[in-house]
Amino acid sequence: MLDTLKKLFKFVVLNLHRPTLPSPIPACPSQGRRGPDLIPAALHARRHAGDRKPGHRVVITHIYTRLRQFGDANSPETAVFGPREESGARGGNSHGRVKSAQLYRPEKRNAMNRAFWSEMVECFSQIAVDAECRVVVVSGAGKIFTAGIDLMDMSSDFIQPVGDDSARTSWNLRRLIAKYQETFSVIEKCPKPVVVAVHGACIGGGVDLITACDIRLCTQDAWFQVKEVDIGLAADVGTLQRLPSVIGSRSLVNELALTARKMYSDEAKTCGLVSRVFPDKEAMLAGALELAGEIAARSPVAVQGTKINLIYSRDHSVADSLDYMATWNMSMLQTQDVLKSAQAAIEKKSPKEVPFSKL
Ligand SMILES: CCC/C=C/C=C/C(=O)SCCNC(=O)CCNC(=O)[C@H](O)C(C)(C)COP(=O)(O)OP(=O)(O)OC[C@H]1O[C@@H](n2cnc3c(N)ncnc32)[C@H](O)[C@@H]1OP(=O)(O)O
Repeated sequence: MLDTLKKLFKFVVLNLHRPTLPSPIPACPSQGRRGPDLIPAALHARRHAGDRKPGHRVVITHIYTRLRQFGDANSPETAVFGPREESGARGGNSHGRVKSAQLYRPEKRNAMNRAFWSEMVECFSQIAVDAECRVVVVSGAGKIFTAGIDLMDMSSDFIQPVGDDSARTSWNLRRLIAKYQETFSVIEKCPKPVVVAVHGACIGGGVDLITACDIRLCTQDAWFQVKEVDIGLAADVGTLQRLPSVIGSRSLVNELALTARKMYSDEAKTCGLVSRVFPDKEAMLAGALELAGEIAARSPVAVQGTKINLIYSRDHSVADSLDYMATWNMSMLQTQDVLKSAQAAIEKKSPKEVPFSKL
């Protein structure tokens, strides 16, 4: 099947909207200009490679990816993997504190189609302002976590970008890439910690997604692949920007991103991409929910302030980060949560017994 997919992708690359393209191959707009190339010559050449070949039409099918929020009472998974059971068991009053989002397009290996790229933004924008929610668990339905970008649904956007001239085409393409970057940046911008649980394959866009999450878990059978070079792209929606600080070794990041080799769970654990490896998906989801429950039981002022300051310090100097922290806590230290937590500690109570207000 993969062969068919590759053939189809090549077919799209070579033939999409072919009749509208001028022939012979037009000059690459980036050639002979100063400054960074918005359209690299190689991409331009590939885009026009089929200009002189016989024409074909490709129908790109639109198939839905669904992000399922498990808080939905109609979700069949709620009973086994929902926030009510999990948080109720641990937090007493913690209904709705742990929200779960699932990439739900199992028959297509959770390939990220158009619907996915916007639903992620909607989903995390809602979660960000949901005062009940304190932690999010992201997982994938079916055989694997995700096969990455939907090669059939998405390729036309990038292979045949629109615009009246090269400046406008580049402008549109830049805006499009920035939009797709936001799909994963929303995870990082969401103040609630996000735990991601990976089973089976995590390919291409999947690595972009998980590097924007706060805690990564996987199953023994999981593997990770920065696949973009294999489809002719420099990964552009987060992996190259976030993976170096996740793993630490730039040499390893370079190796993975330049060769697209698979990294299996044992190496993912050793290099720090994931913090825990579980024997199977069931154990991993139970572990993810337990971890989420631990986080959800603590002061949301403390937890969300911790996430925001950790991300800030990743991107700034120690001096700047300390300054930011001082400004942050000059208001946040005034929370009633400090007093409540300190009192619980003196009374040798668990934070889980403390009723913190919503945030
Ligand atoms: C938009 C901003 C920029 C983002 C860039 C992101 C880039 C990337 O993500 S690069 C990575 C692209 N992905 C791939 O190259 C993976 C391709 N798929 C596979 O290698 C295999 O499908 C996989 C190993 C994931 C699973 O193999 P398995 O044998 O379990 O399943 P299959 O029979 O191959 O597939 C089942 C059906 O799923 C469809 N499918 C799988 N992957 C994709 C995909 N990436 N895009 C679209 N559709 C996919 C596949 O066509 C099968 O459908 P059907 O034939 O209708 O049953």
